[in-house]
Amino acid sequence: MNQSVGEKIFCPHCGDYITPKIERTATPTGELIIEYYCPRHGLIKTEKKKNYGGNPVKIPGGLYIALEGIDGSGKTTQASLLYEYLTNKGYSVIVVREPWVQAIKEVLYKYNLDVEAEVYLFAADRIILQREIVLPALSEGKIVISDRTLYASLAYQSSRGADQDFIRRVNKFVKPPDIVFLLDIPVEKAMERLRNRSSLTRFEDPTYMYRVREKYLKLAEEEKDKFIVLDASGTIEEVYTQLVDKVEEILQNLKANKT
Ligand SMILES: Nc1ncnc2c1ncn2[C@@H]1O[C@H](COP(=O)(O)OP(=O)(O)O)[C@@H](O)[C@H]1O
Ligand SMILES: Cc1cn([C@H]2C[C@H](O)[C@@H](COP(=O)(O)OP(=O)(O)O)O2)c(=O)[nH]c1=O
Repeated sequence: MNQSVGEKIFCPHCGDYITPKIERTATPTGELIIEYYCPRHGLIKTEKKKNYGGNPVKIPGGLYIALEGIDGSGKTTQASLLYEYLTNKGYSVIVVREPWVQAIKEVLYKYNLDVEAEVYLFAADRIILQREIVLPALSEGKIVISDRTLYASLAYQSSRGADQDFIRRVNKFVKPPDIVFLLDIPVEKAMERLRNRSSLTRFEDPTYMYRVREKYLKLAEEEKDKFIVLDASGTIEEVYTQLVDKVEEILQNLKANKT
């Protein structure tokens, strides 16, 4: 059985999200064995699910969770862990990552664009991603974990001088996430984590990152109902624990409001 478009998983060997080949085998005892294959590294994960045949837990209207923060704050790592956690709890989950469209990413990295042009390109990318993947998934009751959303434009492009109202206007047709986890971390610490990366994009400049972090914190202050600020400077496990506790709280509230 083929997985649906956009359902990526983290390959520890590639150090990135990949679209796996998935093989599902139902056993006579009612278990489902799911094997995930990386196109380059072969089998990377096996899952066993009990009571195969039960429906995945659906959330009416879905749940759109954003992970935001400066580069190196741990968004990709936590997105993958949260995906595992929620999938194991029986939810149907997808992980997406902005920017999404390869061709748009190439333009963004190749040219030193005016910040306004950047705003349009990130918004166009987002609209494509939402129409093709995010909105259908939400209407099917899935949880969408998004590694960056329009709040990245509000933090990054405004730090390069774009007007926040202009950014919001350009993103008028974009659905905002239901909840934003801001992985907050001092710039030096994030940069230290990124040192191992082979090349940094032009967006990953420390002076710029200071401003971006400040903008994120300001946005969190202005939109208190939407933002949850997590201390992302601890170990992967520590950040994960905070994140999962909050997500559980949100899921419990959703359940309570339904009944
Ligand atoms: N809490 C953490 N402590 C130490 N290293 C981390 C932590 N979270 C992530 N990393 C490492 O830091 C680097 C950047 O993490 P990543 O999840 O890619 O951040 P982002 O997606 O926000 O840029 C990766 O090499 C990752 O393994
Ligand atoms: C979504 C978005 C990202 N960005 C920036 C943040 C990141 O530095 C960069 C995306 O790069 P990143 O997420 O690190 O992708 P990759 O790992 O493929 O390099 O784009 C914006 O400036 N505005 C936006 O709206």
